[in-house]
Amino acid sequence: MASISHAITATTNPYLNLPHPAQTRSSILRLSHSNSRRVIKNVGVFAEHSNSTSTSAIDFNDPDWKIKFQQDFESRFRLPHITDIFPDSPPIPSTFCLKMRTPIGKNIPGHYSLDEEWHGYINNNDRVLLKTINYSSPKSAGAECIDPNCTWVEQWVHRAGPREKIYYKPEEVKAAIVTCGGLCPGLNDVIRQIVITLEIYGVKKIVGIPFGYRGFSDKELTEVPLSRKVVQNIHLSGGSLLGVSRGGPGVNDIVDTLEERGINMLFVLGGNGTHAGANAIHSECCKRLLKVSVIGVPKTIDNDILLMDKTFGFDTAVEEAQRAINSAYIEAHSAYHGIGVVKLMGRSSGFIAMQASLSSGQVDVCLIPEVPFNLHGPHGVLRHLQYLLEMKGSAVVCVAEGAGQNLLQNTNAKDASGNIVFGDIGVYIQQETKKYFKEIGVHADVKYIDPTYMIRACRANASDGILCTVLGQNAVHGAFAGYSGISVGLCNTHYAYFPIPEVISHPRLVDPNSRMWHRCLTSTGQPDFI
Ligand SMILES: Nc1ncnc2c1ncn2[C@@H]1O[C@H](COP(=O)(O)OP(=O)(O)OP(=O)(O)O)[C@@H](O)[C@H]1O
Ligand SMILES: O=P(O)(O)OC[C@H]1O[C@](O)(CO)[C@@H](O)[C@@H]1O
Ligand SMILES: [Mg+2]
Repeated sequence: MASISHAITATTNPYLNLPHPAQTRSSILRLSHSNSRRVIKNVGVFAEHSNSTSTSAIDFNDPDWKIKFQQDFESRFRLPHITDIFPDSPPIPSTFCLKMRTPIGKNIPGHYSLDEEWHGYINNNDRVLLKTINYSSPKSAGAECIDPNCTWVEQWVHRAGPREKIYYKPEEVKAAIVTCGGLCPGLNDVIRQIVITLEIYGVKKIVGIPFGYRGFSDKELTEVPLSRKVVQNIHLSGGSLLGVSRGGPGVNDIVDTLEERGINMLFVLGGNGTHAGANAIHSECCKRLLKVSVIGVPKTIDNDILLMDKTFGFDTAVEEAQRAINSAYIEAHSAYHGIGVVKLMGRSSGFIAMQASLSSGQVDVCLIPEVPFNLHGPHGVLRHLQYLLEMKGSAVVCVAEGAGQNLLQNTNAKDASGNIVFGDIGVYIQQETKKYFKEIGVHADVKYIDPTYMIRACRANASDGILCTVLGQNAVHGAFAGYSGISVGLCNTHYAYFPIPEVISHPRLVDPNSRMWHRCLTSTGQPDFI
């Protein structure tokens, strides 16, 4: 019961309402720029999954602090399970067995075969190590330390995969899939794998909810029946078979609909906002004593979900982004005093801009939300562009959409989900660059490329295709294992389940003190712009 109430409490402070982690971390943190709300030097940073409860509670003078930390960690990462509210729910042998003697669809309800020799199941006590570097000093690049001495503390999370015992009879399952937020390469791949895996378990009733959470309330939007046949080739195109949306109904309305339609497994594909919604749905189902498993699959092209190596669609985005950078480079390089500006997605986090800059090797200036910069002034970007034109005749700037928002006028606008609508930093840089060179009487040919929606609409590349496959399958295994209010992700090359509040307490950010950002700076050769 404890973990369910923990999850319910956490639901009330989802992503949007939580204070930024920098405000909640202990005094071993320091801000590296006084005007930055985000840039945190990792001098003894309490690991990125920390939240207000645990950081403020640690007394490092207590000789048992490490044990207490680990106990607290274990309880925070305990996965909510349907037996928390239905203790008498009987487990049954899994119907997921790859040694099938009958074709899929011919399972006899109530008849479950158990192959004693097959060792393909995950033990509930299997764990994955969350942090793999033992930092010897808080001054090590990217150090994430719990205490000022950087004491090594093992932190284990739950291994994802099929369990030997399951908590749903496939013939009693009605599973629904919904895709919310913005598009992301790989959505169709995940939908496809969820459907295929559900069928392998023996589920017959599988539906898609059209256009995100909106599909739960809009009477004109009807469920889409899904089967292996329907989804067979959907991964060959980008977008989402089911459509996406922002905004939509409240949690109570969604759970009313789940009850009315008899949906007892819900697979939710989306980012931070969607996951906050999924956790709220899970909590409301617990409150109403409904036996429903709500499983999230993190979808964010921005790669801004905590604790995961990467989210699906990110690799594809980087690959596509570097094509745009290459075009900007060719334009800039072919023009007299050419400057190419490319804007990439990244509302809070500059992962796409950083990785695409690194992979292309053609970027001179990479600007991300986590690192403040000035455009004007002796150390500003424009002065550096002037230097680049003098030295090599052309320059390429790659900027993430959330970068430099302090330089723009606040739009005060919000989208249907409550996300702030940003001003266009790409257009601003283009205009200011043109103005600057005109004023100093130096010719500059500025070309601006905004490939953002082209990148998002792509189909997943091979590595994302594989990631989506594993995530989709593991989402179904998690539901049959009886978990709810969880999300699935890649953790140090293994797959793990996380309680939703732990992955959305704040957006994952590029650490300006990390080796990766330093590598990016080495590659571009750019100075500090402050
Ligand atoms: N705090 C919240 N609680 C409940 N539901 C939420 C919350 N925040 C957002 N949602 C709902 O989740 C859905 C998607 O949210 P949002 O538009 O923020 O996209 P996202 O999941 O963060 O994905 P993206 O990475 O594309 O922004 C919307 O339907 C929105 O109403
Ligand atoms: O224009 P839309 O659909 O609101 O999406 C834009 C947002 O989507 C994201 O890619 C996240 O999915 C952000 O980087 C961006 O701000
Ligand atoms: Mg979001």
